Amino acid sequence: MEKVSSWEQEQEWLEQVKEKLKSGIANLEPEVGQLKEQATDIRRRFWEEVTVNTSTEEDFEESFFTITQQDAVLSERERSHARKLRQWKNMQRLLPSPYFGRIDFHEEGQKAVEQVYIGVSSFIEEDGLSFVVYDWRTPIASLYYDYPPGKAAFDTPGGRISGTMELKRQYQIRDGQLRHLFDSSVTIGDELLQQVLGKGADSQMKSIVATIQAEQNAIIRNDTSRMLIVQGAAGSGKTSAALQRVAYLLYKHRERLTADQIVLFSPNPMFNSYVSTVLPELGEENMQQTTFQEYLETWLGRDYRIEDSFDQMEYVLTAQQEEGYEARLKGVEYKASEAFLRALQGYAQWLKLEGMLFKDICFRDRVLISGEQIKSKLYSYDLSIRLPNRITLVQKWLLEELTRLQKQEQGAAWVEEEMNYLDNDQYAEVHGKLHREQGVFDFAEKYLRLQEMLVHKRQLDEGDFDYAEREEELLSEMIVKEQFRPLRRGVKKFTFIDMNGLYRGLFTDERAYREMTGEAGVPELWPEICGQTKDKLSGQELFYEDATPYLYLKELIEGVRTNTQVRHIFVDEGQDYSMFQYEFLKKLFPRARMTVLGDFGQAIFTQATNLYGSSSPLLQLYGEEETSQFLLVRSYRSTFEIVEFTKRLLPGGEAIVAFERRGRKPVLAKLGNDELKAERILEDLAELQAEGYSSIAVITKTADESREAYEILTAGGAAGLLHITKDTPAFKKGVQVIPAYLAKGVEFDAVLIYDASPQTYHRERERKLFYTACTRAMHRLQLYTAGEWTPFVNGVDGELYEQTVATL
Ligand SMILES: Nc1ncnc2c1ncn2[C@@H]1O[C@H](COP(=O)(O)OP(=O)(O)OP(=O)(O)O)[C@@H](O)[C@H]1O
Repeated sequence: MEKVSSWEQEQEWLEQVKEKLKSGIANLEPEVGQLKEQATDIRRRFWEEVTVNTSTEEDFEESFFTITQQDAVLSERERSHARKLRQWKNMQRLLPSPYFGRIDFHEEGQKAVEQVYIGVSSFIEEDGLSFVVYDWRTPIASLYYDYPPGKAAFDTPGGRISGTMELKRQYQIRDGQLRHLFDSSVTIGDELLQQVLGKGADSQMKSIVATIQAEQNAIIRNDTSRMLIVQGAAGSGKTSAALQRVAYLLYKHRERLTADQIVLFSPNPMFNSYVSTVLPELGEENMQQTTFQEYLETWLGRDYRIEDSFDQMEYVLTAQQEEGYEARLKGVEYKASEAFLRALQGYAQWLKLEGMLFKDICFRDRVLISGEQIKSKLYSYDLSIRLPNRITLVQKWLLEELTRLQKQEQGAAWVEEEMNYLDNDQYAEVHGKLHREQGVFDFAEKYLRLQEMLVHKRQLDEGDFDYAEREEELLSEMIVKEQFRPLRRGVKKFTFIDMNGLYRGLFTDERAYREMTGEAGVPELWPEICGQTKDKLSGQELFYEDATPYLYLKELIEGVRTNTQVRHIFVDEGQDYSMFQYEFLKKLFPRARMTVLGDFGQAIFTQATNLYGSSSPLLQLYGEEETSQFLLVRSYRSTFEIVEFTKRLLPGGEAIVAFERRGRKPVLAKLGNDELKAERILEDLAELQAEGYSSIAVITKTADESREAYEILTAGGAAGLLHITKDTPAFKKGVQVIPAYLAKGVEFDAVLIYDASPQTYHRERERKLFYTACTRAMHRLQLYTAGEWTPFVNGVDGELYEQTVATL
């Protein structure tokens, strides 16, 4: 009886809140429109109304004062408009679903129990004092995420507030209608989470505000660490937590933090589009998103063709039979290691005293300034000055030298020669300049005279003499300047440093390497690693594993580029970054805090970094004192049955906890041959679609296998398959055929592992790739083979899956 009355009361309250929202919207509507008009109007009339009078000092002051005043009025209007518009938008967003939670909190020492309704943004009564709805990011709202009913406390800027939570309730309100209501006893009631997780996958990620779990809330609200590391099982909500954290930070620091001061590094461009709707859905602007590859391309892309991580991955997966394979792998590993990082730092120290390499600065096949001269200059400065600072001194000196040489060059024979080949436009340009310089000359007349003179139709008269000489001087200055311009530009960009030579200089014999870097040793197969690296460099190409160290060395020499605007960086799939890359990000964004989220269980790249635990090299980046580590072991994406299966694929996977959402066990289908396998996959695709699953992925190991699967399945009659490659810009709903490494970070209703045979997955380094592929499934997982099963599957208890065998 009580429950029903409470349902009715809730319905009534919802109606009241909606009414308040509607009237709030209606009240603001004219103002929002009007303010906008006013602001544009003032902007338009700004200069009309202000006359700048500079005749006397007082006039000038007066003008200045008026402008400042006008500007202040305008800024205030604009601020007010932005504030009101935001309020108006928030109310609009709340209207279809004003809140999702409620807690009744009895604060210690207070008489009344406060009813706190929580939604995606705050809504305050017209009196401006009482909250109808609290934003989920307010301090009091953290009670909802952190505690079951009973004793509870939350932190405010003024200190900790304790009390008793007497009720915790969740709502599902859609289109303004109350659909469900749950009273929960343990953290956030699993019922709502069950419902949310049971839904279909989308081509865009969803916000999780209504069901954030306590362990995720700790990550979202942590605001003390310089470095925050999250190791979380597949599907444990790392990416979700990261995005909610961005929204939280933007709210908490709204006075001084803007979305463009936050950068998210994502695994690939497709992922960017996948997560791009979460923040706007929460009423916040999107942070900046980029990939590390984009960064490398920006700085090295002009000089080198840089392999990307996906091509490197393809090589690792497919080139076992090629000569030099083992050496390349050893190289990849070594070049991502802390040892190599130290080696480069040691090398830079060595270069401080000797060994720098510079290129000759050449001009018209002549050496203007030789590399040796540059080198002597560098080492002529006080050796205790930092190398980048000395390089800057050299750069300054070179620019001066170029100015001197440029002057010298003006009298050279080639310049006169060039003058004959100038075209009319160039003459006009010089002439214009001369005209401006001399002011008094009539341009058209002088231009005519100059032309006549140069085609020798007209003898110089006395009056022409100075002018012609000056003209010639100017022309030759222009010609030389023009031709020197690339040299100056090059010097400004440090192209006089032989970076290619310096980097390849590392890849010599072991003795020299040890001497230059101070390292104790080299990795196995060093001579081969050296050969491969140098071959690539000769062709102006860089292996993916070389790109970051190369850039790192470049910065050790040239000095570091920094971005001091950015305050927070987020690295998703953080296990795939090398220590080099972390060092880099730290240097590049000296004023930023870092949040790294990843899963070592999905470390599919050879240069992976273990993020968690006392042995994590990441602890050193900002020091242990400034670092917090979090572990997420509960997996939310997949059904209980899928998690129980996939966690057995990983050593140490027992620690992963499945969320109690039930579904069908993974299905393992063993077919007699490839044709039968393809037929079976086609049948299953049709069946899954008929069951209502709209986002399905056929996951392969490599790009080649993807193409093959796509062709076979399309030839077999599957219509509208989407063939995903590393160049696909965005995810779409439908049936995708996709290599595992591109499916990272995203999820599908159903996953079909195209070939789970030992031919495809057997090496230990393929285990995590296989695990990553299987953990993309939310509701259904099906594996296929036309022969035996990969040893990874053989290790799983038969109870945990269904098996079908068809040999005919
Ligand atoms: N608290 C939550 N409430 C509702 N859904 C959640 C919650 N946490 C996670 N999820 C859902 O679980 C799925 C996996 O989340 P997410 O992609 O953030 O995990 P992840 O740890 O980044 O996964 P992976 O490392 O496997 O890519 C998503 O569908 C997400 O919406």
